[in-house]
Amino acid sequence: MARREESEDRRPRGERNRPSLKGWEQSMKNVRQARPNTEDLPDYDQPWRTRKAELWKPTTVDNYGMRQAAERPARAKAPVPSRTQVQNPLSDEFDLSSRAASTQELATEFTSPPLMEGLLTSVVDVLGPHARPTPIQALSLKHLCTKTGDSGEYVQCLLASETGSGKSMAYLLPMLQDLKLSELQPDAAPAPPSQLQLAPRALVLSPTHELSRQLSGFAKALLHGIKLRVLCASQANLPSTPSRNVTASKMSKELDFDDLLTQEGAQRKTSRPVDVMVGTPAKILELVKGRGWDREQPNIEDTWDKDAPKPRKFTIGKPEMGLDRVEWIVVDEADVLFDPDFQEHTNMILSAIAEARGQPIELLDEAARSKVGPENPAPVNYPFNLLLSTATIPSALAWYLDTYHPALLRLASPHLHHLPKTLKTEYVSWTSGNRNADVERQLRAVWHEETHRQAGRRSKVLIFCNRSTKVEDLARYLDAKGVANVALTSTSEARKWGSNHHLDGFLKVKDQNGAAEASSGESAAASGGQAPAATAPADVSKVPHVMITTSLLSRGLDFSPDVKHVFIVDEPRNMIDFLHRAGRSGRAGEQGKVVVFGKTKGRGSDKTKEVRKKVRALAI
Ligand SMILES: Nc1ncnc2c1ncn2[C@@H]1O[C@H](COP(=O)(O)OP(=O)(O)OP(=O)(O)O)[C@@H](O)[C@H]1O
Repeated sequence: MARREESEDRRPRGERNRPSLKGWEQSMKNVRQARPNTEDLPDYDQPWRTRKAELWKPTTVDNYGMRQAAERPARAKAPVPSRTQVQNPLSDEFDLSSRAASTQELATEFTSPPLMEGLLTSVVDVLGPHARPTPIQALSLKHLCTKTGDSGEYVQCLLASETGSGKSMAYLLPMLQDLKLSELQPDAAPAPPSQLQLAPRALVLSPTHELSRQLSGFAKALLHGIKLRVLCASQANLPSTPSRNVTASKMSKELDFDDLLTQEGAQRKTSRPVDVMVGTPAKILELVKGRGWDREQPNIEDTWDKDAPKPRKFTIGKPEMGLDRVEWIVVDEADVLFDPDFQEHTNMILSAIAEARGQPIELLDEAARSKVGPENPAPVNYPFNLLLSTATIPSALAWYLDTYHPALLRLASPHLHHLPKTLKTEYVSWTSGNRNADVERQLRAVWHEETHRQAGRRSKVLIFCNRSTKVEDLARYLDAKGVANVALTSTSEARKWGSNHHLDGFLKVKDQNGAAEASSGESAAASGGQAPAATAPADVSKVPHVMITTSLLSRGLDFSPDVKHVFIVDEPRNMIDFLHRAGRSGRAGEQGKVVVFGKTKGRGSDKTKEVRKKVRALAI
């Protein structure tokens, strides 16, 4: 056999030890034939696995190197660039195999149909008469809003697009429309009476209560025309002490308006139950399983000191929300809610709904779980509509979806995994002195420039640090220098109340010039209740123009159009984090700037250079 091979190799004897190029040539020919035209790329709404198989891999160095060698065998020793030289610096964090759905033949206006009249009116009220659908909204209108309410098939879909591109509306519109349509079906059977007072038909899960509040407010604004009801399951609507377990009644009092008098003085009795519940997975589980369900009871027998006071057992609250009527579930910030920290709670809710709807999901045991993967998927088919929304698809989420939801419809915008086009990046080098002073100098430079450009208006600045201690340190420094600010960490007192007043004070209050004014909440406190003169630019020593936080507020929150600048003071832990932090500005087509601080010279500057390289790749 060896002799036969030898005789077939017709190259000169000295060349025979080199690998034959025949194989390469043939494989490259195959690859070229297999490569589809870019116009022919399949729609993104096909199942991912099929799409992946159909797509030709992007030209990597390896492929390029092969072709060069194959075409010019005489230059076999020509240097082949190493993989690290041109490999996309983001490929180890993001799943870059995802491709945008075809944006051809997509709606360029919000119209009815596909939207129902009432919903269209609300969209115009919220966004203005000239608003056009963003690519992800146009995809959602095409693929999801055509569902008729009685089709009987469940939608399972991932909506992926860059930060500030309107994903909230992209998932809310099809969901709200379908809820209303199924209610309007003439032969729709009345929903079986639920045992519990709260029995929503849709759940929206989000990672923080700040985002839950903002989303429920946004959903409410869309519901005026179609009269559905939304409720936020945040701390502010729940009992604050274990002994005062009045969640459902308190909620109904506050939000069902049962006992409120109308302006005419007549008692208004609204029997409309809650249709959409928005909350964090932990809060939703608390409503479903009862307050304290996950707390471990103290083991009284284990107390070794017989005279010591016995630890008190606590009572687990009663379940207050039923899941049997849930038809839709939205997982916002899906990459967070399916990451190891949240995954258990998220999946617990999904399987609890399936069980409540009488179609329990078979859970895999440890051994079976270790065997599954994208090559050996274990599809989970939930008996409800499932929408996932995300601005980033990390490799871990891609693996999870390929394994458990291989047939998921995937809609992605062309600009996914990039910074918004309207967001500019600027780099600021630390001086060798106090870094807090560098930040203050940069803040004043921003406002100085705006004083000339914006006739006295000063925009708000959001500063991201990596640690809570750093947040507090910078806040103290800026306070001392006369820059009023709001510092927010996961343990901040302001968060415990479950409202969003700590954000409202920073963002929503404006003076007659349009500049922020302190008149309520934290702003008022910071200004000592004194409103600045209407014509003068808002005084940054009195009105907080700066919010300092960690990644806590980097997810999903919409600060537009108030926040024009984002400062990234500490090196981002990864590019996913960077994308979300930077994406709090430059939203919905507004101009914005992200200022990245770093060391540009000497020891430690390598890290900054690496960050720059990656940020450049994001900005393409
Ligand atoms: N079609 C549109 N035209 C103009 N503005 C829009 C449009 N759709 C949404 N917006 C506005 O864009 C802003 C950002 O929307 P949204 O918060 O839904 O973005 P997102 O994609 O969910 O961002 P993130 O990834 O950060 O969560 C909001 O203020 C919203 O009102």
